[in-house]
Amino acid sequence: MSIDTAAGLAAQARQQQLTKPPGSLGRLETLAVWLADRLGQPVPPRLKPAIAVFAADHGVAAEGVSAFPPEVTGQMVANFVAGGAAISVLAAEHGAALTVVDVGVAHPIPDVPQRRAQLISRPVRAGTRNLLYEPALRPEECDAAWQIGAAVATRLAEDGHTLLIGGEMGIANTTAAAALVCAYTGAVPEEIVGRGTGVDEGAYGRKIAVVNAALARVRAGGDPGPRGWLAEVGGLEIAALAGFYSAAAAAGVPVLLDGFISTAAALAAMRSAPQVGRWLLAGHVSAETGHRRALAALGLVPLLDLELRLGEASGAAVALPLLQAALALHRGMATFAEAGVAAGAVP
Ligand SMILES: Cc1cc2ncn([C@H]3O[C@H](COP(=O)(O)O)[C@@H](O)[C@H]3O)c2cc1C
Ligand SMILES: O=C(O)c1cccnc1
Repeated sequence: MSIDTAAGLAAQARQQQLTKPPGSLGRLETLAVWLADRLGQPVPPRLKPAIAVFAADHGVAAEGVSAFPPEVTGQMVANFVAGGAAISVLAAEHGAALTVVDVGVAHPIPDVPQRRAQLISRPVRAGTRNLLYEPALRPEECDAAWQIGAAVATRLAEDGHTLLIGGEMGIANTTAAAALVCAYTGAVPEEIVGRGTGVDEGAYGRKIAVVNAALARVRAGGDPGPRGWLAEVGGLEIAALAGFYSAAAAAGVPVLLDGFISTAAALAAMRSAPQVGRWLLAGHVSAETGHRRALAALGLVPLLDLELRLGEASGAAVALPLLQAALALHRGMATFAEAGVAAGAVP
């Protein structure tokens, strides 16, 4: 967590003067300093968070790698917009704007009479091709999804949001994310592939075999590079998230990462442009097998471990109040001088 701006250094000095033993608020202190540094303000105001959930389908669902059918992707998009999904509830609870973006849902999205979140419809194609047999996306499709995610982040930054959270919905996307994490970290599928929505032993075995075969298929043609891997074994919502994180970093807005799939997208963004890493925080570590390894590859330590395995940005949303608390303490606590409390010996 490098702190290198004047604002960050001033925030660090302020933390030493607040009425508490230095360091006693642990990671809440380093979080406040990190945010001050990234926001360029020694004492930042309350964060104005925005959440964007990107949704798309996956051709690899045909291999029986999820416990749920692909129709659920579109049905959940309707649920996000109607206010009934976990992320709908958490966004409302924590005062975060929620935007849902269809970048490639293959099945119908049911009508929602009363919309509680904005729905942006930008399908690049009706889901990916099956990554087991062929590139999931053509490079231009992957770029189009990336650009859509980037445009959403740029708009949210322009609207004054000071923290961006990305989420995803896409049946079978833990298979695509696992393949990406293996490609970017060099880990083997057995270390990374998890149970996703809760697949049984048979589907779990198939998932590992599918990821192994997809990696072998791509590697036979040489290393395609970070964007090449994203097109070969990724997904439209994953590419959109990678673009979203890249544009947030370019706009100078901090990002709070969610779970396994979000982290795979962040790895794609950082492997494409290492400076993106400076803007990332990890909200939680998911129960999905490979998440810890993916976070470690980004050099991130998660704030929470609640054994969540949902996605949708839910883990990041649950961690959001910790960031607000860190900043409230940083802003609101009295200094030793202000409170007339004797400071300890300077170490
Ligand atoms: C009702 C429902 C709501 C969800 N919200 C997120 N996911 C999560 O599960 C999916 C990934 O798991 P897999 O690779 O096993 O399909 C993604 O859509 C992810 O966001 C959901 C899944 C379901 C079924
Ligand atoms: O960690 C995640 O993002 C996750 C894990 C399981 C299923 N869906 C998402």
